[in-house]
Amino acid sequence: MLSPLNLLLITAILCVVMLLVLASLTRSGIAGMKEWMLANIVAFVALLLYATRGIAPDFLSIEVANGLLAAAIASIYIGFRKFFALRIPARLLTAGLVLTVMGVAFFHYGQNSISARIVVVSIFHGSVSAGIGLTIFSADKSLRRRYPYGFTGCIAFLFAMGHFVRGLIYASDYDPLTSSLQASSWNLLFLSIGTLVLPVYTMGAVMMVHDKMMSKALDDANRDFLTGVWSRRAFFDIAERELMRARRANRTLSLLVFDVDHFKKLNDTYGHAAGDQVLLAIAQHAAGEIRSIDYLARIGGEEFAVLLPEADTSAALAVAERLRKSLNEDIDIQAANLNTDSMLPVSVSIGAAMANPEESISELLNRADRALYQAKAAGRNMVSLAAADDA
Ligand SMILES: Nc1nc2c(ncn2[C@@H]2O[C@H](COP(=O)(O)OP(=O)(O)OP(=O)(O)O)[C@@H](O)[C@H]2O)c(=O)[nH]1
Repeated sequence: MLSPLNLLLITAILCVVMLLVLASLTRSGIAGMKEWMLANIVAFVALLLYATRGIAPDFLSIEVANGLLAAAIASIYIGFRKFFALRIPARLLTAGLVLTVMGVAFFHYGQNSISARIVVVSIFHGSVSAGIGLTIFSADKSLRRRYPYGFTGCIAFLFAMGHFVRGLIYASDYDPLTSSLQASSWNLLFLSIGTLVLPVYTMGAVMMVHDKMMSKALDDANRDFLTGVWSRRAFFDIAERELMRARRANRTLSLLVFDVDHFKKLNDTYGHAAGDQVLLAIAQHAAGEIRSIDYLARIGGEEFAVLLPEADTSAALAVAERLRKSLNEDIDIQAANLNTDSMLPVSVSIGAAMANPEESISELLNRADRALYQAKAAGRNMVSLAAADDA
């Protein structure tokens, strides 16, 4: 049967269920998990204390229960702040908590008023819910369109509104209560909605954690582990997509392939770790030389590719020459722990090719590769352009 007491017990059970769901994600190591788990534990205790109204001492079922439930929602909020690596307004939260408990105690021992206690508690819960909504929507603008973030942010604002409406109704004495567990329609309505608050926030948090883990897994699969640029696998997906787009829009697309000169010698002389540092530095240098619409990928051991949308042969040659020059300088490999100087001389050879109509990505790559080997054969540290009919 729907009664305030049953609703409190259902909420307490839901907290345990959500705690079990959160426990399955502890291995993710994502910030905020501890706070969300703590919130459900604290809320469980608070709800049981509420339910002891009339059995246990009033101090436990009123001041302690309200204080703990307010602490639980604060802990949910802290979890969201930590999730986004944002500062925690600890003083503001503590002041809010202390004032809430003091307000509840005042309207219990001073002027005994259930309505006033509800108003005090609603202000705190409503403000924290609004804070959760603001945290989610202002943390990263691109995220708000993603379902888990949009859902949780919107629900937080709805809960904030619900709390404020509840505060207004009891501030205006529209629904006078003689007991906080009284089965009035309004009380039942708010308690029913209240049943959802902690579980829905936890569900939103779980969805956000999943989204973060999925994004990271996708990123790991598409990024080269050493340099952080696109991986060979991702490069082919991107290149196929860009080739289609170029064809549809009747635009040019060019490709550069570059390879570090005498890299074997560098490895043999300075060691593999120094070689790795050089690859990393080259990727970083190259990334700084290209436009934001270009794609840099590591497609082999010491071979990189740069895909240049909307670039014809002369634009591609200009980028290639700029790249060659900028990479042909001593690269700082910060080799303090390696037995080398920290500056190593490096040069690259580059092959350039503009996509022909009807040509596949593999064919384009083969032409650019052949141009690269021409540059190597001609003495290295230079750019070579593939002939359009070099099929
Ligand atoms: N440090 C390091 N070395 C790598 C990696 N991948 C491939 N290599 C090395 O890169 C070297 C490539 O050598 P080669 O293909 O002979 O080419 P090269 O010595 O650069 O000579 P040219 O390309 O003809 O100028 C090999 O010694 C590989 O072991 C890597 O991830 N890290």
